[in-house]
Amino acid sequence: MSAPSLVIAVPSKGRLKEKAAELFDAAGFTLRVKGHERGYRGQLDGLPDVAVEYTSAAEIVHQLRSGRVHLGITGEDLVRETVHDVDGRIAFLMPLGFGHADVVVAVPECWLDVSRMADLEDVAEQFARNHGRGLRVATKYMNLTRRFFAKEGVTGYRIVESVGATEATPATGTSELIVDITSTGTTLKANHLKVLEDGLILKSQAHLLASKRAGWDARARELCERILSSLSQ
Ligand SMILES: Nc1ncnc2c1ncn2[C@@H]1O[C@H](COP(=O)(O)OP(=O)(O)OP(=O)(O)O)[C@@H](O)[C@H]1O
Ligand SMILES: O=P(O)(O)OC[C@H]1O[C@H](OP(=O)(O)OP(=O)(O)O)[C@H](O)[C@@H]1O
Repeated sequence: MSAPSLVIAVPSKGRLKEKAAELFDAAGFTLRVKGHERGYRGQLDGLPDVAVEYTSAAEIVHQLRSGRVHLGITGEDLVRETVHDVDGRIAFLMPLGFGHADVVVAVPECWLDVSRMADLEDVAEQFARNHGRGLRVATKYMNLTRRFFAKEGVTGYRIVESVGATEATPATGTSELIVDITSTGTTLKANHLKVLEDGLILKSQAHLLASKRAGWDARARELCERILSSLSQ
C-alpha cells in the first residue's frame, strides 16, 4: 500500500466527532472508518490517497504542531492553549460553525462586589490579608489564564489545575474562582457562578487547521485546496 498524499486528523469522540462527519458528508466526501467500527483509521470517499486518523480533539493539536498530519479539525481554544508559537506552526483555514464555546472567568454569584476583572485584584488583597494566600483559580486553560490575567493586571492568584468538573471546585473548596468554557451557560448557572463583565478570554469554535510543519508537496496542496473549496460551498 502506498503512502497517503495527505493525512487529516478528525475527532474520534465527543461532540466534535459527529459534526465533523456531517461536514464531510455535506461536502460530498463521506468519512468512513476502515475495518472495525471502533478503529482509528479511515478514509474519505472519492479521495483514496487521503488518510483519515481519528484521535482526540486535544491530541489533534499536538499532531498539527509537530507536522505528523497535514490537516486537522479541533477547537481554537485547545490550539491557543497548547501551542505557544501558533503562527509559526498552524494556519487557521476555516471556522466550521460548530463547537462554539467561550473561555471565561467566572466567580461565585454571591461575590456581589465583584463584576469586573479589576475587582479581582481588590478581592485578592483582602483574601490574602484574611487567609494568608492568594486566590485559587481552577482551570485546564493554564496558559490562556496566565496571559489574560497578566493583560488585565491581576496578580494575586495561583492556578489549581482542574481537568474535569471545574465548575464544582469553588463550592467544594478547592478554588475561589474558575476559568472554563461555557456554551449554553447551564453548567455555570447550576453551580451558582457568574461570568465577569469583561471576563471573556476567547470565543472559540471548531476550525479546519493546517500544519505548517507537515510535508506539503504539490499533491498534498491540491488535495487541501479541493477539500477546502468543497467545505466552503
Ligand atoms: N458544551 C460545549 N459546547 C460546545 N463545544 C464544546 C463544549 N464543551 C467543549 N466544547 C469544545 O469541544 C472541543 C473538544 O472538547 P474536549 O476537549 O472537552 O473534548 P470532548 O471530546 O468533547 O470530550 P472529553 O472531555 O470527554 O474529552 C473543545 O474545543 C471545546 O471548546
Ligand atoms: O455552558 P454549557 O452548555 O453548560 O456547557 C459547558 C460545559 O460543557 C463542557 O462539559 P462537558 O459536558 O463536555 O463535560 P466534561 O467536559 O466535564 O466531560 C464544558 O467543560 C463545560 O463544563
